[in-house]
Amino acid sequence: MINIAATGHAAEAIERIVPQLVSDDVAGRIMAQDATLWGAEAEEESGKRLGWTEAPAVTWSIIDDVIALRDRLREQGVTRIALAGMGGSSLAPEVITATYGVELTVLDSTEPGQVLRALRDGIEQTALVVSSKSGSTLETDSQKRAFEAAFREAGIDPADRIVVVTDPGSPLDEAARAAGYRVFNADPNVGGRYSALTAFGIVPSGLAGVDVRDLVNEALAASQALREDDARNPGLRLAAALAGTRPLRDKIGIVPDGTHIVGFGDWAEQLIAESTGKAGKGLLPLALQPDSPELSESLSDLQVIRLVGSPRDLDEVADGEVEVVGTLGWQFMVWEFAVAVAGRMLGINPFDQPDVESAKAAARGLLDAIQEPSAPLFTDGGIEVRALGGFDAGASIADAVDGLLSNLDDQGYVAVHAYLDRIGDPEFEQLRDMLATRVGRPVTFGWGPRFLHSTGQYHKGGVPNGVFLQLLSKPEEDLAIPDRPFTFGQLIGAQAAGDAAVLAEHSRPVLSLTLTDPAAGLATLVAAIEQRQS
Ligand SMILES: O=P(O)(O)OC[C@H]1O[C@H](O)[C@H](O)[C@@H](O)[C@@H]1O
Repeated sequence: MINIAATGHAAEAIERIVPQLVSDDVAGRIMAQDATLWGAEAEEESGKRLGWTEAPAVTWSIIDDVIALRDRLREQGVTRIALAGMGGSSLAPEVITATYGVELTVLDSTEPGQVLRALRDGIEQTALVVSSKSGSTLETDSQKRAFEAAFREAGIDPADRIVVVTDPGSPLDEAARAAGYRVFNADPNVGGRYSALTAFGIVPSGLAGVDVRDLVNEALAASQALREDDARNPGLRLAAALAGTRPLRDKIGIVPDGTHIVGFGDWAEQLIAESTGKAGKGLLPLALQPDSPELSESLSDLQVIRLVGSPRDLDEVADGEVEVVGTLGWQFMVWEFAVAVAGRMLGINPFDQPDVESAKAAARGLLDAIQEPSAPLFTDGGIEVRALGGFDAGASIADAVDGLLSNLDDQGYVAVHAYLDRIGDPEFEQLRDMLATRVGRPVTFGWGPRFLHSTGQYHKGGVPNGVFLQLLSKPEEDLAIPDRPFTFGQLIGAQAAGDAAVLAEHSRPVLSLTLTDPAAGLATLVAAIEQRQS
């Protein structure tokens, strides 16, 4: 089940908007895959993107095969499942396995240290799921090549250990079948960020050991409830709270506060940012914690949505907040539905991602003719400083941070993009809270290149009021990508430089810091942020 409680301005939005959605039959029409709901221009795309409405029913047919394969792999001594995939091809399995307490090694990076860690951690006992809808994502292809080489080096036939999830007919589908890999095809009428309950969510999670039947059953029940054109429909209520506040609170803070679900905000970030952040509009999702500084700032543009463990009386819900209680299968379906409705309310096609490609193209351009990175403006405390988008970075790290933050306006936000090893360097996340405390504005933190497939769409296509802090390191150990003319280190460098260039083209300021020694660099950065605070 799911329960959505709201007070203050969020309750007002629900009361004002939901009756209109009900009288327009929005719920029944979405669940009947009516592609006209988002306007004529969006109709062609919507027509091939509504398969998620029936995903739980379709997914039943593969569950037995997934369980049989899991048992067979176990008999062959496989005790560890790794997953190579970006954005919608890895975010849902990460939440599912973490919530069910099952181990899954998620490789959603090109950072050499993170790739090496995934390869070295018991390759003899590992099976790899390679997930990509399009079958052409550069990161995923590079990760697959690295694993194939590592399996061969360990004397293992990759065909015994690689399982592929992709859309029928994709380049990966063809290559995998030719190589004799086990392939699960997914429904091509479902977009990546809507694929949690398709083979993309179910195959890696099921192979890792999650009882996926429970999850799919919950989602099936949710899909029945979402059909109802009724004021109690939880998807309509959530949509109204997301996109109907007046004036619009366009920063959506998702706060795990008692829920059993682990990491839901990271999944919801992609769903919300890629679906709504375009045409200079949209909702900026923020994965917060109960003690995040933003929550004590009374920000007039922040809508707080708490994921709680059990329903409370309305008078216990903080003014203007929304509280959601529900199991994971319900949550996936209800949020997918709510974001599709929010797109209609905002006048946005929720099913395309027009600005993701620009950063990919810029990175590809840099890789075609690999050059040394441009010279830094200056180096301070072992940190190389580069600044794009026309601001004065001064002569020290503290000056550079000041220069960046001076561009922040009273509706703006800060984005930290850490192209670092998120498993090895988790301490960099503390910068989020420090910056939020310093600026009194929302701060979003993303690991690169993972965020390029998530909030990256919003940063380039949404409301243009972000300022951007990029963090990079010089890899201690680099790694070749088999049969490619560039290394993982060069790839991640090109991805960061490509994204910075596209942001600067959109007139957004980008401070890019390359840390020669990550630990010392972090200390310098912390001092620079805190120094001006006091
Ligand atoms: O599954 P793939 O085709 O490899 O795509 C992975 C990701 O790529 C792009 O960034 C899309 O914008 C995402 O929506 C998608 O989830």
